[in-house]
Amino acid sequence: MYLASGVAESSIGCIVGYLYSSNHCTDFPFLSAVGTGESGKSTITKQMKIIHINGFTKEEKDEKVLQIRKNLRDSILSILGAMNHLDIKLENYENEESVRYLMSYAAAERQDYPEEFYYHTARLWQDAGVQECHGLSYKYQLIDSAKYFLDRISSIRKNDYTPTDQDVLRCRVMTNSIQKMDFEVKDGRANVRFSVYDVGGQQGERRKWISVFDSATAILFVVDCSCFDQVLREDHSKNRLLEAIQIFEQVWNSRFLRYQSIIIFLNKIDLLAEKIMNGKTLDMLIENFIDSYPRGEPGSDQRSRSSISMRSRSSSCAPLLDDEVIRTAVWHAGHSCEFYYTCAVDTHTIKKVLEGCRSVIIKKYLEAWGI
Ligand SMILES: Nc1nc2c(ncn2[C@@H]2O[C@H](COP(=O)(O)OP(=O)(O)OP(=O)(O)O)[C@@H](O)[C@H]2O)c(=O)[nH]1
Ligand SMILES: [Mg+2]
Repeated sequence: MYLASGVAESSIGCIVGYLYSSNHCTDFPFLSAVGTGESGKSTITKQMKIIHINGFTKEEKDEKVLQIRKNLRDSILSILGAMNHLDIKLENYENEESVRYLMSYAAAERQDYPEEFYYHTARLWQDAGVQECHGLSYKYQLIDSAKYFLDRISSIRKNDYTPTDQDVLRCRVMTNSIQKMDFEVKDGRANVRFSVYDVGGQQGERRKWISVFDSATAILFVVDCSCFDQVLREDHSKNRLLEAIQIFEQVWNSRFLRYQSIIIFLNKIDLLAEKIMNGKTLDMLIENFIDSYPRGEPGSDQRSRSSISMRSRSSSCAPLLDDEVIRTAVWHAGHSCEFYYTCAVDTHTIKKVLEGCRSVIIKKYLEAWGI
């Protein structure tokens, strides 16, 4: 995962530093973070800011307050909507008053957060019926940070509330434009400048990815590996994990990325662990969805038959070293793919993973310069 030798790593840093200082190159290694919606791309970009640019200023944190309160409101309203839909009853019928308040608050499309809003939300969050519905959140659309923010309501409701770094990491805002972030990383004795592009992952946003593929040093493909039991927010007929696999195949086989290294972050392992602990398995996904998905071919940049083998799941599979596999291996000889398990809200482990990736990216960048 990491460069084996610290000496080798620092030499790379020196060479990159030399390239910059001697004006041998005018651009910088850059990473494009792609992946389906809510996989964690922006969260990883925020981690890079925490790790490499001294985190968030007080002003930047204050700017997140309204968004965090909106996350709180969206969370409780989604759960109440789902209780109705799934026919889950409140444990305490006296809490009906709080449901009525929040329903009329939602109907009025209010954007403010009066004290009554927090009072009724906190009261409902204690109700066992609401908790039960939260536990079934894979059946409807709920942000991953719902529990985190509902548990923190006593801080969020304060007039002088300032979000912590963790609050900022958990805050969910859909990306709908291309965001660029530049930072410097100390690599050996040199400071290496990096640029990272963060794009939106929902279906309507993906056509913009092409503009961050061009001359990317490496592609960071982020997958929510816990989402095997969920459907897409923007298209309820599609399973989230299968969509991620399909989009990955399109990226891996894209003729625009034939020489780019791809780093996969299998993200949200904390949520995956939680689901496994609660007895969830992949069986339902395999039975219900897996055969209905078309796959991509090298260079086709479109949906068609598979080139990456998933044959091991099928008992009627062809021998693995057939022409198709050889052709695929030749096609992919120019780029590599490696993966890391990540929890994007955990700064400590992301820091370690990024150190490993940094070496891959710098090596790739140097290769592009023939070094
Ligand atoms: N528990 C947990 N939550 C995560 C993890 N990664 C991301 N999240 C949360 O998941 C939500 C979605 O993350 P984002 O980073 O906004 O996802 P995205 O890929 O940028 O989504 P789009 O901008 O729509 O493409 C946020 O509320 C994050 O805090 C993780 O590893 N564990
Ligand atoms: Mg985003």
